Amino acid sequence: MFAIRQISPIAKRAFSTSASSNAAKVAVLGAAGGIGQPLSLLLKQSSLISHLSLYDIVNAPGVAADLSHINTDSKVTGHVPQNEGLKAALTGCDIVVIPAGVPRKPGMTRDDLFNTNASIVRDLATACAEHCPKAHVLVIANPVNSTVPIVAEVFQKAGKFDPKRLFGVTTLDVVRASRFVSEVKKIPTEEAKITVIGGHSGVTIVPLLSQSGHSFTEEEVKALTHRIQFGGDEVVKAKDGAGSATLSMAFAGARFTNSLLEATVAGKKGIVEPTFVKSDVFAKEGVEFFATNVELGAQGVEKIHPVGNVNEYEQGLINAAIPELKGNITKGKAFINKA
Ligand SMILES: NC(=O)C1=CN([C@@H]2O[C@H](COP(=O)(O)OP(=O)(O)OC[C@H]3O[C@@H](n4cnc5c(N)ncnc54)[C@H](O)[C@@H]3O)[C@@H](O)[C@H]2O)C=CC1
Ligand SMILES: O=C([O-])CC(=O)C(=O)O
Repeated sequence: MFAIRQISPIAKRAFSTSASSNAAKVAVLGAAGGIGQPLSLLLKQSSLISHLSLYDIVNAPGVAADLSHINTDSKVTGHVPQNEGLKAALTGCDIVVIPAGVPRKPGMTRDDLFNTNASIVRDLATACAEHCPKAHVLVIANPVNSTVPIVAEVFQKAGKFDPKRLFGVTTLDVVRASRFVSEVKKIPTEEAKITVIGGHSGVTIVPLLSQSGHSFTEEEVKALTHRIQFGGDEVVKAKDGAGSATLSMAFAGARFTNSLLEATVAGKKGIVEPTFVKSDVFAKEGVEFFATNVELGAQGVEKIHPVGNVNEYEQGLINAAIPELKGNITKGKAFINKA
């Protein structure tokens, strides 16, 4: 299992062209869901994964059987709770991705999902701490601003917490930001690289358009900022009760997982992704977790980038995000620490 190797991952895991014993075991928890299925499909294409382990409370064996016919070299297994399925899914895992949990319906905030998803994430994190304590844990389930602190507390209580290995997946915010800016500026998405910091809900999502290298009118800044902050609501509304973003989220989740695989398995340097991690960036303001660009390395978080220069408007957005983020984080921690 590469996660506990002391030797250089570059030497041991030089780029593989097909899945080999050097590659990683990756689990998707909630694999039969709206995100889980397309995410698993995208991950089946990775040569850096040797074993794709799919877990859900229902239907995971069917999804696994289906994906297992695709002629890439990773093994796919499907697990349900019966017969210690979660233990089997997690044992030996290097990366665990968690999209398990209920999605929003129109009129709900992400925080409205807390009552259902907090206990789902707590129980899955408890199993991770027991069966794969060294795995990198990637949290997609909402509300991310609270579910990430929940996972941290569970690992902390088990004496297994390594802040380099816990990630809230905020990639969809930069994926959206890139696309929305490319549409407004009529440029290729490749040229629309937008930093987004903060958390993953409404005003806690803070796009830093001033750092993009493009110029915007005041109206464009306001409209783009609002669209990036509330992009999730756009999809929830359009799906009209049938859930929230699944396909774009699967794309974003696969992008983040692949970046982490490139850093941890292939030993690539200089890979930077935005992600919600334990961070000192706003520690003075009492914010324990925060998303900024993060360089990924062999052990996970290699270097947390600072926020950089922001203008007055963006400083205002940060000021608005901080109290809400603090509340979300406190709520997650309190859920685990309640008597
Ligand atoms: N981080 C982000 O940017 C985004 C996060 N999300 C969040 O991802 C979560 C999943 O969304 P969808 O896939 O659309 O929902 P979904 O309802 O389609 O799928 C969720 C899956 O989780 C499974 N599940 C429920 N409890 C479980 C448990 N204890 N163990 C294992 N699996 C369990 C369900 O059986 C279902 O298959 C939601 O909380 C949603 O808000 C959605 C989009 C973006
Ligand atoms: O909006 C939601 O509930 C799902 C989500 O997190 C997103 O699409 O960004």
